[in-house]
Amino acid sequence: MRDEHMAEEQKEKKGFFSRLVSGLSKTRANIVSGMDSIFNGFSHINEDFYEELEEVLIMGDLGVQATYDILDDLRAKVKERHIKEPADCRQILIDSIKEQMNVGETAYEFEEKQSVVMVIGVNGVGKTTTIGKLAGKLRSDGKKVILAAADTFRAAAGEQLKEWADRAQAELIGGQEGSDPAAVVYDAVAAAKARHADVLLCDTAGRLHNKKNLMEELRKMNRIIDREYPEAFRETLAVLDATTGQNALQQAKEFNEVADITGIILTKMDGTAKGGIAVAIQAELGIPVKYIGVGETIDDLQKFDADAFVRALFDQPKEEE
Ligand SMILES: Nc1nc2c(ncn2[C@@H]2O[C@H](COP(=O)(O)OP(=O)(O)OP(=O)(O)O)[C@@H](O)[C@H]2O)c(=O)[nH]1
Repeated sequence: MRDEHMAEEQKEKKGFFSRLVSGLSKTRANIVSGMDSIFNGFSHINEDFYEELEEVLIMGDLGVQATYDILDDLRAKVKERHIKEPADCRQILIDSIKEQMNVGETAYEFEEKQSVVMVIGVNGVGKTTTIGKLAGKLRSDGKKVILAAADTFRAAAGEQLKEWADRAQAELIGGQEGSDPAAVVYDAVAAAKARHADVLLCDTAGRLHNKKNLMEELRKMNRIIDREYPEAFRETLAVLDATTGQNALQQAKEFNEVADITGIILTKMDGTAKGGIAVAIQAELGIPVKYIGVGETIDDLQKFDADAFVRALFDQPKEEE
């Protein structure tokens, strides 16, 4: 049984990694082939070498901040280790990107605690799907999950969430279309406490064209949770669509102005050319990417694994993968 389970896990891992590799193929073509031609094209390390690297990293959607951090680190190590060969910089660069991406031990604390997770994101980024996937993942870890349909702006959002709740076998607390989202959160908190739920996942609207209202709405919901459920561990996750590249980064910045975001979920990482955006978001905002969406089914949400990400991006996949 254990062997079977391990074989299954192995298979899953393999599937995930090869999907990541193929998903990142365009990003890889962008960044890695450009990088490699610089390493091969320069006979020694000079200012032009650094400038060309800078251009490749920025064109690869890594963002200005991450690019500068990575190149500063490279310059320091080149000096420190007396490196002369451009090719010897490749591994330093890879390690530096990986370092930028590490989410740390405490990133998934909410999964193990009684918690309330606010999920924000604009229409169409995959927010509802992502909440469904996250509920499914927590349920399969044996957690009791309650979903709050606090995106009461559109009736369809609530219906879609209901389907996901059924699929994940999680209870859904909803409201009428147009009802007060804070009232839904109030009811959901009461239900979470009464049923001793582990995680309460709140689907909230994220209409960035009206920041003031959004901020007020989130504030109101947070006040209710603070007052009614002070013992709960809190998490606020912003869902962003990786295929939108720099727009996703811009959205993350704007969300960060209206809420204390504790993590990012990047959806649609399968098949995008803009995977470098994961590095940019982390570096520019200091907010970790905690999960990535790699498809449309309930199993297609993965914890972000910096090591796998960097390996999928820079290395040829190993034989067994
Ligand atoms: N390929 C792929 N598609 C995804 C992923 N996540 C979500 N989607 C798809 O993206 C589309 C939008 O997802 P929704 O969950 O409806 O998006 P939403 O942000 O809730 O948008 P509204 O419900 O319209 O507010 C759907 O067709 C999903 O199946 C992902 O990780 N990969």
